[in-house]
Amino acid sequence: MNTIVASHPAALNAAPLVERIETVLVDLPTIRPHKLSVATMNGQTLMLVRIVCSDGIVGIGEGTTIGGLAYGGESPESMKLALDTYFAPAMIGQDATRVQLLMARLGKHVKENRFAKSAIETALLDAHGKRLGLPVSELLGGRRRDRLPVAWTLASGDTGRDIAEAEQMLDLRRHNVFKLKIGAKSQKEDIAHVAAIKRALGDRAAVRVDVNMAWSETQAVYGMAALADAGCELVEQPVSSAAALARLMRRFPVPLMADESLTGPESAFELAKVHGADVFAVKIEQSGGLYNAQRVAAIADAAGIELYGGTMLEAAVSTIASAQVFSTFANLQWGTELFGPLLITEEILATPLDYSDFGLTVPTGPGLGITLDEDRVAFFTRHAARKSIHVAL
Ligand SMILES: O=C(O)C[C@H]1C=CC(=O)O1
Ligand SMILES: [Mn+2]
Repeated sequence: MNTIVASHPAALNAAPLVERIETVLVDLPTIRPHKLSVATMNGQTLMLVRIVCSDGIVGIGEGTTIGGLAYGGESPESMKLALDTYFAPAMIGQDATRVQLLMARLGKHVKENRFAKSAIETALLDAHGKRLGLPVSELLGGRRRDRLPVAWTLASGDTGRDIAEAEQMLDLRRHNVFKLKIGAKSQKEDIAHVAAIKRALGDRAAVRVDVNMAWSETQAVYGMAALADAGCELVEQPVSSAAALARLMRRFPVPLMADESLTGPESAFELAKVHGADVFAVKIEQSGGLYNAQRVAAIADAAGIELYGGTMLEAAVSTIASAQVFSTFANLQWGTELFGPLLITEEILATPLDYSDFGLTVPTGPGLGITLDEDRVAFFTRHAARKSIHVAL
């Protein structure tokens, strides 16, 4: 546990200040290996941050990536280092109630580091919501929905196992929208995999794919046509460049969703300008925080682009931060994929989240509306001698 303490305690009756920032790494097992084109995950590592304020309120936030550094430029370890070394000194002693002002201040001290900023903003909003007795959604302009549809990702790497998993999810009424991770195998194998799963599930479920940028543009031309024939209803980030995405748009009877191309409001604006996507997958970490996720959504709305609530396979804290912000979106045409906590074997909350009837209930309590099970978190906290054992490349 790394702890940095304010050198000057708050004066009586003054605005509550940021007093202390604590960060830990928590290594949790997953229910099965999760195979993406960029990495195979055998576990998930969370960077949890606690912001202790001078009025005694504590806010929690989470920074999580996919496969360590395989997905982007930040890892849980780099976030911890950035928070301990650079964010904390810039925040301690500052007014904890002025969340946007404090984030702007951080923006001057810290370039990039979008995932770490999302974790910090989550913790500040959780603390302020607890202080005011309001859910985070109300600090973000007010929620429009209390339930969010939740898709599940089939990514065991085996077609038969994926079909069995989908059938189980349908029986449990947990998910009826399935995202298939493809791009690691040959296109022929991938298309056969998608077609077999769609054939088995029929009209009982929707099937989508995420290529995680694995295809070249010419591969994507063949792939999109074949996926449309296979009954796939949405193709996520088949190629990496925005220009190639734009060239693929409207050539096939299946919508195109941008994910990795979206790294906050500026990229959203650039992508909208070139008509690079039918749908934006909005993620709080990729966007650089909850307010920025709302800005990305506003750009999509203005450009006539539809919206989907994405995940970085986060655990409960960042999943609920995402749920709080997605609940405020004017449009959420494609639902969400906020299933991260269900991929992890361990419950880290005092009261588990409500996943039922193909959706997730957005908590109504103050702040994020969740409480960590501190004993479970302590049990899985990484100590100096232990390295991450969960990321297999
Ligand atoms: O969308 C991604 O690229 C990342 C993530 C979201 C769901 C999942 O299985 O992986
Ligand atoms: Mn994706």
